[in-house]
Amino acid sequence: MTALQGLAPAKINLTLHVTGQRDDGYHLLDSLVVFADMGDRLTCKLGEDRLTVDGPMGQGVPLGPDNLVRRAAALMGVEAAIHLEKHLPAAAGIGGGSSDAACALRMLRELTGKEVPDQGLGLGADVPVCMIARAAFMRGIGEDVTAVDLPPLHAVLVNPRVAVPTSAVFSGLASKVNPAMPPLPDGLPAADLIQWIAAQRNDLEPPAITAQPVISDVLAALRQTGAQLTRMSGSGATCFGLYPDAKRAADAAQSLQHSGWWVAATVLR
Ligand SMILES: C[C@@](CO)(OP(=O)(O)O)[C@H](O)COP(=O)(O)OP(=O)(O)OC[C@H]1O[C@@H](n2ccc(N)nc2=O)[C@H](O)[C@@H]1O
Ligand SMILES: Nc1ncnc2c1ncn2[C@@H]1O[C@H](COP(=O)(O)OP(=O)(O)O)[C@@H](O)[C@H]1O
Repeated sequence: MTALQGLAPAKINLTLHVTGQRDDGYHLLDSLVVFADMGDRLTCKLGEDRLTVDGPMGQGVPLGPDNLVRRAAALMGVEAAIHLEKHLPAAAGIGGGSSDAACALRMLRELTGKEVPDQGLGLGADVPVCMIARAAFMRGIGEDVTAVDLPPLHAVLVNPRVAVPTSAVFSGLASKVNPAMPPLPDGLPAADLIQWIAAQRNDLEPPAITAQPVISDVLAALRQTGAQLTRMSGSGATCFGLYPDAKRAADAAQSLQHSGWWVAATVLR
C-alpha cells in the first residue's frame, strides 16, 4: 500500500483586516497570507482508520474524531492511517490544525483521485488557503483565495506558549467593520513590500492582547531584535518579525532562545 509524506507548513497572516460580519456570525476578512518553510509532518496510507501523534508539540493534540486530520479523512469518505509529527503550537494563529487538515486532504486526493469538497472549507475557514500553501490573498470568510507572487521574506516566529481560542478573539473586536486593504502594487522588492505590509493591520491584535497581555511582550522582544516589522498572526498568540536576510533572522531567533517561548527562524513564501 502506497504511503505518502507531506509538510503542513505554518500559515502566517502578514495582514488581517476584518471588514464585516455575516448573518451567521462569521467575519469577512481581507488578508495577505504566506507560508513558512517549516511545519508539521504527516504520513498517510489508505486502509486502517488510525491516527498517531508525536513530535515536540504533540502533547495535548486530540487523538479522537475531532482531530482535523481525522475529519479530513471523514470528509473524503475514506479510512486512512495517518501519522502526525507535531512541530507547530496549537491554537496559535498559525493554522496548525488547518494546515494539517489541508495536507491530509492533498495526500488523500492523490491517493484516491477524488476531489476535495469545497476546498475543505467545512473543516475550517483557514483550510482553503492552506490547500494551496503559498502566498495568497484570502477574502470572504476564507473561501476566496487568490495566489500572488511575492519575494521570499526572512522571519522569526515567536509563540509565548499560551493558547488563544479564535472565536473569543473575534468576539472581543471593538469594531466588526474596518477598512479593507488597498491594492498591493505588482512586483515590489522585499524592502518595499515590508513597508507596504507595515502600513496595513491585524485587526485581531488588540483583542488578542486584551485576552493575553504577554503578546505585547513578544512584540516588544521582537522589536528589540531589530526586526523591520513586527505583528501578530491570525488570532494569536504567535507573532512574527521580518528581517532583511537569513543571517539577521537566525541571530534574532538565537537571541530569543533564553525566553522559554517557542521560537523559529524561517522563510515565508
Ligand atoms: C483567524 C484566522 C485568520 O487566518 O486564523 P487563525 O487564528 O485561526 O490561525 C482564521 O480565519 C480562522 O480560521 P479557522 O481557525 O479555520 O476558523 P474556524 O475553525 O472556521 O472558526 C473558528 C471560529 O472563529 C470565528 N471565525 C473564523 C473565521 C472567520 N472568517 N470568522 C470568524 O468569526 C468563528 O467564531 C468560528 O467559530
Ligand atoms: N491536527 C491538529 N493539530 C492541532 N490542533 C488540532 C488538530 N486537530 C484539532 N485540533 C484542535 O484545534 C484547535 C485549534 O488549533 P489550530 O488550528 O492549531 O489553531 P489556530 O486556528 O489558532 O491556528 C486546537 O485547540 C485543537 O484542540
